[in-house]
Amino acid sequence: MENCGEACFNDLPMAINVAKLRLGFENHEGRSQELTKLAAVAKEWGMFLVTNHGIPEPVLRGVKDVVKSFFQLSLEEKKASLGSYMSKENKEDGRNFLKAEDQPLIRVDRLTMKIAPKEETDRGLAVWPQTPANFRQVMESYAEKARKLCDELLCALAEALSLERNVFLQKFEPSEENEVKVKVNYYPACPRPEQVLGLPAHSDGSGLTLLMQFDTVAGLQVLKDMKWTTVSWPPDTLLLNFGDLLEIMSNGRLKSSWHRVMPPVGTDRTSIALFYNPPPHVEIEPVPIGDEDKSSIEEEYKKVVVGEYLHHLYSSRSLATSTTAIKHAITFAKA
Ligand SMILES: O=C(O)CCC(=O)C(=O)O
Ligand SMILES: [Fe+2]
Repeated sequence: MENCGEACFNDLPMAINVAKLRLGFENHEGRSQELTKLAAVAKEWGMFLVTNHGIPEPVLRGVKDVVKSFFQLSLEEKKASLGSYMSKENKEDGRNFLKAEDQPLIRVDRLTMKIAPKEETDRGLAVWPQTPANFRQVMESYAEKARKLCDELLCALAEALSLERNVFLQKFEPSEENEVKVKVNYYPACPRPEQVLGLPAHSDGSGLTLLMQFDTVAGLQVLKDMKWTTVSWPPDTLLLNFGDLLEIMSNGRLKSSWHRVMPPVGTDRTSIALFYNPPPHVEIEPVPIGDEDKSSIEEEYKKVVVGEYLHHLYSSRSLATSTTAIKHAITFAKA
C-alpha cells in the first residue's frame, strides 16, 4: 500500500475545521457554513476528519512516543510490563491470527485500556503498561482533551441537524459515569497483503470513536456507495467516526460507518481509537425531530439500554468481511 505523502492531501472532502465551529457571533457566516458542511459530510460518510481541533501537538506526540516505546519491547518485556497482557482483549502476543475457511487472516496487536469511569480503571480491561513509566499519565491527559473535543462535536452535530445542542450530549451524563476506552491497534507490515486484513469490516460499538493514526500510513477504508474507499488522512488530523449508539440516538440520520483496515505493506501502521459511550445503564432513544425531516427516515429505532445493546453487538458480531453483511446487529434496536 502506498505511503501517502503531502501531495495526497490537497482535496479533503471529509475535513471539518473545528476552529470555525468555535467562531463567535461576529463570524456567524463562517460558522454556519462549516455547520452546513458538517451536516453533509456526516450524512455522506459516517465519519469526518477533524482539523484545527486544538489538542496541542506535544500531547499527540507524547501519546505516539509512549505507544511506540511499548510496542518496541520484546514479547517478554511486554508481558513483564503488563501483567494481564494475555487477557481476552489483549491477546497472547497481541496477535489475532484467526482463520476461518472463507476469511483472510486478521493481523493486529491490540492493547485496550479503560480510562473512565474512574473506579473501573484498575480492573477488567484496565491493563496499563508499566513501561514506559509515563504511559498512563500521557494517555489520561490525551483522553481528557479528547473527551472535551467529543462533547463539543456532539453539540455541533446536533446543531448541524437543527436539533437542540444538548440532545446527544445529555445522554453522556452523568459525566463521571460515561465510558472512555482507548484501544491501540498495531498492524505489523505485511508481506502477503492479499491474504490478510488488519481489521475486518465492522461498525463501532460506541457513541463516537475518535481516531488518531501515526505517520500517515494508509489503511482505513470506509464503505461508501457499496465501494471500499481508502481514507486519506493528513498528519495531526484526527478522525471522528460515528458508532451504532449515535445512529440509534439520531434515528438513523447519522449512520455509523462500516469500515475495515487493510494491512500495511513495507512499514508498520499504528492507530489509536478512543471510544466514547454513554453510561451502560442509560436508555437511549431517537431524539424528537421536526415533521419536515420525517420523510427522510427509512426505519425507526426504539429505546434501548446502552449496555444491553453493546452486549448484543459483541455477542453477535461475526468476522464478516463481505460487503453484504452490513450492520446486522443494529436491527436489535429497530422498532
Ligand atoms: O486503524 C484504524 O484506522 C481503525 C481502527 C478501528 O476501526 C477500530 O479500532 O475500531
Ligand atoms: Fe472501528
